[in-house]
Amino acid sequence: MLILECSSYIFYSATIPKPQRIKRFLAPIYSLPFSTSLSSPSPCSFTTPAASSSSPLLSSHSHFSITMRTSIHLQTSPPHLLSPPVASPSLTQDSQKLLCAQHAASLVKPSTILGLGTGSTASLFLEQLSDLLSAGSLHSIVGVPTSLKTDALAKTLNIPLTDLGSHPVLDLSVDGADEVDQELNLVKGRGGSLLREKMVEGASREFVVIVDETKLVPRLGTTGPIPVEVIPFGWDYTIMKLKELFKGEIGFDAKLRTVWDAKEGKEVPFKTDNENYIVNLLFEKGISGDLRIISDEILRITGVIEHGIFIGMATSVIVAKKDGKIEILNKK
Ligand SMILES: O=C[C@H](O)[C@H](O)[C@H](O)COP(=O)(O)O
Repeated sequence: MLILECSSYIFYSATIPKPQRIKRFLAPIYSLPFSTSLSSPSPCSFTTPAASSSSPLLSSHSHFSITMRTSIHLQTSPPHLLSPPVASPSLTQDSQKLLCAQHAASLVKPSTILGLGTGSTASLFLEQLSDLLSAGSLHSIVGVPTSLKTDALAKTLNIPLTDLGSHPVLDLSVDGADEVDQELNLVKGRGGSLLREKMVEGASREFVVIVDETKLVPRLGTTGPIPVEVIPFGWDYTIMKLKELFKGEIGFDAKLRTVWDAKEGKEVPFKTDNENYIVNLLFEKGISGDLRIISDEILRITGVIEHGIFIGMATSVIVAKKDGKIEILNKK
């Protein structure tokens, strides 16, 4: 039997991970053509058909099983190794998201009042949390969802929920972000959930952001729009006011976010959970100037409800890197 030491970050989770999740995480790293009936409880095992195996790690009749939290046991017959383990994995973006989500879940203590973020990374965090709860490694937590989607997902995953009115001070919030700058300011809301996120995360003593390394930027607004939630009434007037505010900013534009409505056969305004619209602020080279001043100026426009710049709110950012390492950035 060969024991392939895996860095412990792969299985931070205090539980034995669910087969589907192991498969999703490992496949991109080792190119394993997992074929399987993946219904097994722990210990779970996967077999790869010898002929179709493209992994340098596996020989004929290779049998791959996961029996522990922090190590992978690779059993071969005959017991020898064909080639050394892959030295530095190049993780896909999805695997990086899972990695930081696992790390964040490992930080949650029993009896935490927890803000539950929205988006693909936050959803992975919720899954991890649910695993810990169902394994009994974590208990007595209660979550405040930051969107209708997260509310629905948390219910599916049996995560107990509460609301801001009942818990106006939260211990911790965990959420993804679209961009993170060097001061840990964020852009959020490209998925449309910025208002509830800002309320819940602003009410948290600690706000931990989980991102893959593509989210780190030198300046906010460089990889995409900065969303602004506006009331539908007079939305085109509000856009005019936003354009006035950024007049002279080279390459600036402000556009209503729309989605395709198959029923209507046309683009219609995207609606937030609060039945509002989103205006995307587009900057050619990112937003420049004092973010606090800019934030106040945007919020002073009457039709604006909130924007997706989160200034000084994150207490730490967990960054998952392509090479499988985790970096923690703390607020100064
Ligand atoms: O509206 C969406 C939220 O602000 C998300 O947290 C953000 O868009 C990051 O999402 P993801 O983890 O899917 O990149």
